[in-house]
Amino acid sequence: MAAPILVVAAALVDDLDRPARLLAARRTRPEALAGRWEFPGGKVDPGESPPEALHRELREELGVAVRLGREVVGPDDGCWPLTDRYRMRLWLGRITEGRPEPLEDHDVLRWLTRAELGDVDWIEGDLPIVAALRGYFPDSP
Ligand SMILES: Nc1nc2c([nH]c(=O)n2[C@H]2C[C@H](O)[C@@H](COP(=O)(O)OP(=O)(O)OP(=O)(O)O)O2)c(=O)[nH]1
Repeated sequence: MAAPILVVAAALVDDLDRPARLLAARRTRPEALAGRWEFPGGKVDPGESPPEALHRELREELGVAVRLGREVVGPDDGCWPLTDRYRMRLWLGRITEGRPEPLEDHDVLRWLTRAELGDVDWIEGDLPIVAALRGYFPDSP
């Protein structure tokens, strides 16, 4: 089987140390994923480092510049398995320039509190990541 393709994404939060809100984005394509929610990001292009790819994707998709924080390390060599084809690395991030807009690939963005994390229909593979991120929100049940 071919090696899985690396996707990079950001858990954009309002505060890297004490997050109260996380940005979720609703996909418009492909049809199988349209309407499902995800972390903004995308595939790493040849010659790009994962953080370079992530900065590019966030600029293209949301029109923002970000400061990346710590990596949310997954169970599979640091990656989060998504499907047979894709695995993902994910970093916390805080917007430093711009106001996020659904410029491409998404039609709605939502800032979710910890209590609201389960209110959107996340892509299946993202559910373990969402569960892990709950632990990053301080002082909440
Ligand atoms: N960006 C992102 N992709 C995810 C997440 N969860 C998940 O299963 N995926 C899947 C959906 C896609 O099949 C794949 C990433 O592809 P993508 O469509 O975001 O990548 P891209 O922007 O480079 O796409 P393209 O230009 O090549 O069409 O990973 C997630 O949280 N964020």
